[in-house]
Amino acid sequence: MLEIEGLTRRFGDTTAVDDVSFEVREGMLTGFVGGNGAGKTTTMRMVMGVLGIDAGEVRWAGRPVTPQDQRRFGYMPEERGLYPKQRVLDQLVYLARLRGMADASAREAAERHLERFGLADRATERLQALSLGNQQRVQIVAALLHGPTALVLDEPFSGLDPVAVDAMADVLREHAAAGVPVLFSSHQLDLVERLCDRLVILAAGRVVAVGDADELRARGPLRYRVVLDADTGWLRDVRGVHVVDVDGPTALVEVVDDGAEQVVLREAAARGTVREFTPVRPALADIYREVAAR
Ligand SMILES: Nc1ncnc2c1ncn2[C@@H]1O[C@H](COP(=O)(O)OP(=O)(O)OP(=O)(O)O)[C@@H](O)[C@H]1O
Repeated sequence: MLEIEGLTRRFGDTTAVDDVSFEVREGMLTGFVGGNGAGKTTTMRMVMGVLGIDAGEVRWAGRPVTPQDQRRFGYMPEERGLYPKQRVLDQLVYLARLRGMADASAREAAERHLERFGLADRATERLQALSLGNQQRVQIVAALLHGPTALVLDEPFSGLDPVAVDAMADVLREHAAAGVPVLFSSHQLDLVERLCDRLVILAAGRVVAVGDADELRARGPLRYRVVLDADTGWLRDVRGVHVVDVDGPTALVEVVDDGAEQVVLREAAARGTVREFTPVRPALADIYREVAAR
């Protein structure tokens, strides 16, 4: 398990990361979300040891992380950082060898991964000849080649087409299933919601929420969709609920006072047939907006 404990980093007067703590557990995909400048990249850089820490600690397998541990992690930095003029396969083999792989197994792993990401026929081209999306795929391969013990990926899905997004998602799931802790940042909340076992939401350098998608949704407002035979305008006069939307026989109400939904249901039944009365779970994007704005 990767443990981030009280990490803090300042740049001049700005505290970019402020006492951030969370865990990236084995077998789980942990999504790291937060608005621009929230501190995700700075946190990931500290986890990887490429940026100094002002306070706090990164722990791996129950003890302070070492550079040797970090060398075995798979990292996809925000700045990417492959060599534009070097040929794809040569570059991947070179990077894998830096991480301790023998030449033959590095080459075999690189070819296998390139095939997986649909790049087998581009292996001998220079990186700069590839589209940005394909360069991104190569970057992903570079992070995966050496059989990483943990994955720390900064926006791995950005710029990928839907086919590559699926390939990437499969690869992350496979690594998680094999027991590798996976942390990735993303602005694509729908994707995060679909993929992640756990989410860490950062705002202005601080962790504002941690949990699985259901736990986070449960923190959101409790809403009910009400569909009757007749107009639902009367709901505006029911105490303890806030009417979010009314459209003829259909309404969306938010429960403000505990148990007020029972009043709504009773009153609705007293007025005729209740066609629908269902709780509406907020989308992760709504929860995100709420916690990030606090
Ligand atoms: N090298 C640096 N020097 C000065 N300030 C920095 C540096 N790196 C980051 N910052 C500041 O730290 C804060 C957090 O930035 P960071 O890049 O970690 O956020 P982020 O969550 O990754 O944002 P984004 O989603 O836009 O990539 C920002 O205010 C940023 O301007």
